[in-house]
Amino acid sequence: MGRRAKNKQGPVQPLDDVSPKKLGKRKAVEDDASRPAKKAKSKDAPKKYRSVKFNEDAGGSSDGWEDVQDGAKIGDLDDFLGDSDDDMLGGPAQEFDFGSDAEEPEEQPAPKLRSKKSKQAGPPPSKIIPNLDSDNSDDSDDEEEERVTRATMEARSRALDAQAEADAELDLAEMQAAADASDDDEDADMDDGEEDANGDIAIEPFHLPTAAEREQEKISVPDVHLVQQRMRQCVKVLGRFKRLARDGRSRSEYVEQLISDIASYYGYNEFLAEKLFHLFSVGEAIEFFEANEVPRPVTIRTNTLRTRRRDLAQALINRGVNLEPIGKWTNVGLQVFESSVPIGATPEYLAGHYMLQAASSFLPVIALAPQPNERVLDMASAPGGKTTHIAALLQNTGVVFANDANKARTKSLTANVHRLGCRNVVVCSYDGREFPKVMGGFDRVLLDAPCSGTGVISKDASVKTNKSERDFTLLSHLQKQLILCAIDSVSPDSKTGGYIVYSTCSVTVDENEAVVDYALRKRPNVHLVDTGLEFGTPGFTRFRGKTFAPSVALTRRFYPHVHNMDGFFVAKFKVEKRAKVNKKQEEEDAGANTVEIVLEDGTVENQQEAQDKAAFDSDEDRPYLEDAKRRRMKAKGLRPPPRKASAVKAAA
Ligand SMILES: C[S@@+](CC[C@H](N)C(=O)[O-])C[C@H]1O[C@@H](n2cnc3c(N)ncnc32)[C@H](O)[C@@H]1O
Repeated sequence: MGRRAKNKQGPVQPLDDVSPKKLGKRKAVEDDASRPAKKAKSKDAPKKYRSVKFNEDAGGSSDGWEDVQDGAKIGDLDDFLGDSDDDMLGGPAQEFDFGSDAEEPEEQPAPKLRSKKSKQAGPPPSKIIPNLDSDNSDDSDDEEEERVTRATMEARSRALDAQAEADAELDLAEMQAAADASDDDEDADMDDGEEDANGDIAIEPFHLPTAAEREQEKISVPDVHLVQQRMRQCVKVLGRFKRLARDGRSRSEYVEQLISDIASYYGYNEFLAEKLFHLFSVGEAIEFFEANEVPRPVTIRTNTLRTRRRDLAQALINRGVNLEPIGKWTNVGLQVFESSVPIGATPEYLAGHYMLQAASSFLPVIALAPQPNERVLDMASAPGGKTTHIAALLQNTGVVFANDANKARTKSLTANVHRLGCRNVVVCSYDGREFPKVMGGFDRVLLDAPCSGTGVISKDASVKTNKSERDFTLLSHLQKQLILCAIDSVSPDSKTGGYIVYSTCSVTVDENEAVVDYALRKRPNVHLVDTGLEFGTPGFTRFRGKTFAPSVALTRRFYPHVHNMDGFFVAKFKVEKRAKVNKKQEEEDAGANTVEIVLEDGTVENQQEAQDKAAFDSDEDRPYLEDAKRRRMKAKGLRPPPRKASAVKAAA
């Protein structure tokens, strides 16, 4: 467990498109008084959270939502002024109205991120659930001021408490500031001990440990303050390397030291710390690791098969739950700030009026955009957060095949399907790689793939230490196999669909862009399309020496430190008709044993090539397929044959 592991909590952050006008002064007061979440960190700070029990039906990693901050909001439905229909949902417009159009929501406030530098191209990402320092309060609104009630006073007092707490905790924010400053001015003429442009005292003389010193440190009790200070210094040096680097040490030596310190400070194994570190610029990496120490907001999804969001909100408010609609991008989500009742055991919960679900879990279903009467496959569906969302968007028409290889997990899936009143769901339990042999011809397929969970570390800290290089290799192979099967299960003849959505709650490139790129290479009849999601940063098209198809930029990444959601990845593919044999070409090539295939987009490929592409990488994948077969046999009580040499090699 790292030094930071006990420092889990930060202030719950409200939703960014709920403007002060929409919330009334209550909201404005809070925004005014609150501080950036990033500063609200200290190892010694007291927790200000209330334990809330809930059922395990959140998507992906389902635990970790136990703590709900004592927020500052006293919910009242009248505070929900205005609401937007969500076109992206692609389903029926919900009968839902939180108020008049008179008060148009203000422009979404710009996110206040300390580090804007990202390795990815494109416009800076917007924080969907912003920090409390979002400057959307309207202090000059005297009329509103007069409407301060007892409730708002309470809210103000709590917000001030939160601020005091935040003020006392500066911690690694300094480090981020250092990185930001360096981003702004890499070549600033600044020597050690001098003041920089911000008036901050620059780095003190800093000695990077030698290899021998590092070895010595490894066997002695770690000095947390030393590690923290050295991280700060390394960040600073890496920001102004030419100026500040010492003793002829290389940049990679500083990076190596920083990663090693990040690993020990936050409690990661060095392999994972390095893997995650390289996804970001230095400053942003620190933000990411910090965000993983803070729980994400508690959110619920209204089950529109049973109720309307407005009615659900009112019912929960009556029970003492403080909540607000999530941003404009969803018309079914509610963010829970505080609850005096266990949010996973209210009568409304038991009656299936809502699902406890991370906001990020809404995204793949929004991208999938199922249409009424369609036939949909949810290939890895337990415990059913996304299945039940799909069923609701289908308005209980059509059919959803909810599959999960893990039979035990289908119990909770079935329970959720019943609780939420989904009458169009068939639960089944196959290895996803057996599709489409089991059944095919779907209008849409969701593959919410099994993954490493590096996007949900704030919920499951065990990921920090229990993932090895081999895990990522195996997962990436499984994901590649599953995605091809998902693609092959979709009917290119679908009148209304023909789409696959691939998602993971992981941020690693191996599990995301690399899988998508593999699918594009193996299945020339699919192409990536826009996810339809309004936010998220584009997927990598190049990463550490690997190059992916340019269209991979259409995929979307979501980060805890940027969007205040679990780390997540979403890609959407369109499947075209696979091939028509070009008869003319066939005749011309007669005897040459080559048949060319014309794809719908007009490109031509050799049939043998197409078949090769359609198969798994035989050499690469065979050992894993054999391994899976052995496991299946063992599970059935059969004795598998001895391993082949290739499988032994791969296992090694
Ligand atoms: C990320 S979870 C799915 C979460 C689910 N979509 C939801 O929203 O509630 C991944 C699931 O994949 C299942 N799984 C793992 N390997 C599989 C395979 N080969 N075929 C099908 N499902 C698999 C796991 O049992 C797990 O339930």
